[in-house]
Amino acid sequence: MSSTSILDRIVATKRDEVKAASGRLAEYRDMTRQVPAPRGFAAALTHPSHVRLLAEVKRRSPSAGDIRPGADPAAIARDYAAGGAAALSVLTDRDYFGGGMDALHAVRAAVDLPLIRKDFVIHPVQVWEARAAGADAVLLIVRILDPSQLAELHALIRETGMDALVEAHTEAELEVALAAGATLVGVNNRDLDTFATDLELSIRLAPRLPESVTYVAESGIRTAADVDRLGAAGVNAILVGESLMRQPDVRAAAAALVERSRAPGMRPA
Ligand SMILES: O=C(O)c1ccccc1NCC(=O)[C@H](O)[C@H](O)COP(=O)(O)O
Repeated sequence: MSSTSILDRIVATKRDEVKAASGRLAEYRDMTRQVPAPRGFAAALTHPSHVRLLAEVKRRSPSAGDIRPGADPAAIARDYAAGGAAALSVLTDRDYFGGGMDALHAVRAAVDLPLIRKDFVIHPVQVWEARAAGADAVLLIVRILDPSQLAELHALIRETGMDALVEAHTEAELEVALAAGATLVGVNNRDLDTFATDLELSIRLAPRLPESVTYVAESGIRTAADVDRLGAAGVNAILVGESLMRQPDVRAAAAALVERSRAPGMRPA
């Protein structure tokens, strides 16, 4: 990783956030006792013959800049739910993605779908904070964690009853994710150094995934034809943010992807 990469800058910000929040770990852990048990996030993304839509609430990103500034996360979440999304991803990073924990709370209050806290998680306090806010899953990015951090955070997430979506961008990272015992794995088609997206990555890596693992293709997914290609490769779910958030009618755009993802023969038997 080059010393000036966006990921380096994001992780440096997370270290500062974690330093500021670490004193609240016990408080967040106590709060989780008042929160309903996690909904099955991975289960919601797993269907024998359909591809499931994991729809993302994201106002802006480092690669795209402003996507939908001022978007109301609860309203977007209701549109995604009405459009047939199986689960939602909520960016909780403020500085780079325009999200926040307030967005996660608002979405939790607005819809019953399983939710993932989408952030750059490097410390247990972020896991407890997610569960205390009603999250059902947490993202872990292989590239920003050493193996012992990955193992510790993965175990903690499972201990809380949530699911961990373990994200890889290379074949080597995918091997690390599987070696860590991940049963919900995402392959991010976006190169975080160049921001280029290439759906061929998640298609090429699909045969590496055991049948027992729920497989999510992430980033750069826009069209019904993309859903066809990924479904034929055997992915269980697609994570779609920017292309849905840019649509004037978010519900209709989500519904169009969902309709395609339920087409007969979408996933190989
Ligand atoms: O999207 C970015 O610019 C980005 C930059 C640095 C780290 C992560 C980044 N994206 C996170 C994601 O994984 C996407 O938000 C997610 O896969 C949805 O992708 P898309 O449908 O292309 O918005």
